[in-house]
Amino acid sequence: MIRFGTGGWRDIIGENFTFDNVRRFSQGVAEQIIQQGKKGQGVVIGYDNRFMAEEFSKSAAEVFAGNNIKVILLTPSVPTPLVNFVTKEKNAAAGLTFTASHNPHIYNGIKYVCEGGLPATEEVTSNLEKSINNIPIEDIKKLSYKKSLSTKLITRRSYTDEFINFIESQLDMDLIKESSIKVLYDPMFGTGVNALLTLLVDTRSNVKIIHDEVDPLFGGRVPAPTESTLWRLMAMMKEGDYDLGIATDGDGDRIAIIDEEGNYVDANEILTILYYYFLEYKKEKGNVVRNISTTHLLDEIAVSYGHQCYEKPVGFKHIAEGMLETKAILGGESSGGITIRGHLLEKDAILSAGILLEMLAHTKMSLRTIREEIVSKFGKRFFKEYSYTYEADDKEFIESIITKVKAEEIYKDELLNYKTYDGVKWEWQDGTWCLVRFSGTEPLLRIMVESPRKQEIDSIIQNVISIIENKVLLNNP
Ligand SMILES: O=P(O)(O)OC[C@H]1O[C@H](O)[C@H](O)[C@@H](O)[C@@H]1O
Repeated sequence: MIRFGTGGWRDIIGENFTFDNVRRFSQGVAEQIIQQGKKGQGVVIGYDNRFMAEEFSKSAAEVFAGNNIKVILLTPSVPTPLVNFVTKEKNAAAGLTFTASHNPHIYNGIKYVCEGGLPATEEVTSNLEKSINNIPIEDIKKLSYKKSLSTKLITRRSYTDEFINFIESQLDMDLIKESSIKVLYDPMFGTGVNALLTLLVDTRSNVKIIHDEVDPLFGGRVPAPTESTLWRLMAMMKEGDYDLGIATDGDGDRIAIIDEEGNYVDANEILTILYYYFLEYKKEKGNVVRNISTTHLLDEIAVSYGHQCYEKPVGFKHIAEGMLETKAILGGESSGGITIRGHLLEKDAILSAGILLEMLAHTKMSLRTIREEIVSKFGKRFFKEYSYTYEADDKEFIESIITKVKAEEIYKDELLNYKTYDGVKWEWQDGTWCLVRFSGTEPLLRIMVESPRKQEIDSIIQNVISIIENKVLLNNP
């Protein structure tokens, strides 16, 4: 079975992520495009540095060609936002990126975007799921890669230049160039590298880069830019003389940064820094959109400037929807996805890095000073995410327990809000909140806590784990 999760379809290579299923997926998309009368618009396909991603993307291209649908195959490997960009620019009917983003190396996947480079809604993906899973292998049409190239049904091109030009059109490039910012960049063996390096060179930044070779094992790490995976970048930032450390995830759509002293700055803080920069320094006006698992400090900043912060379920498609509805300046998620008004309605680490450079140039402040300025005005929030590994058989049972947990069993303060629209979220009077939800991309239960009281965070997480484990134990004597 092919199932769409929070960010497209992901599966273990050789188990469910197979050539047959990739072809079935492509045939399903091709049939939908034909039914919608959009055959003439063609499709865009890109791939990241994962094991066999290029081969899988070629097998998908053969299926579209077999259905007489033209394919732009982006080559070499590209970050996901570049696929969205070309899909929009070329008015293609759909865009497919072969990537499993931040998942471990044994996974591959397909991120799927619609016409206009827009994220697919749940209605679109559930219809696609139904048709894809009903396609018999013998109904799949394909034309060999060689023949498709010679008949120009498949064309290969890199659109990195056009993509970078688009990003640069949104930045004050002259200001950044004058500042000669010293950057240390870790693409985590992923595909952020070509695009971001081009931008960094264009901005005349002084760049040193690590982990830029192709390694489908991602150096033994998960290609997610977290505090535990970025230890080398942090150590080098501490030792060296750099202004900004940047890390992008496996497919270059999510970002984390390290300050000049080697401190990890997570996506929550990046979002607050950028929103503050837009409002306070660029004097822009506008709302902000975040997901249910992202810092509430954004709400406070929004209100203090007379704007609003909107909360959405996890998944960038919801952020995109929210940005359209509320005309927000900024949208993002604690997992590292960020976009701004006027850019693609998809997360983009390359653009996020560019805005951070512009901010350093514009404010002439160090990252640490900006962080301190925000803390002095709005106070500090501490955030922790714990990924709990559960036995697959216990999933349903755990789901039923979580909804029965009482707020006071986790944290003793007056409960303000209780939400169940994406996992279970408790929000207390003092600004502390806890969200427990199953990941839609990995077999993990995410326990996320934010609080102005750092010392409370571990005990809240521990309380949730103890409740789950005691009940699971009783259920499995
Ligand atoms: O918590 P999860 O369901 O695993 O989702 C974590 C992240 O996964 C993908 O990268 C999605 O594109 C993001 O929108 C989401 O925030």
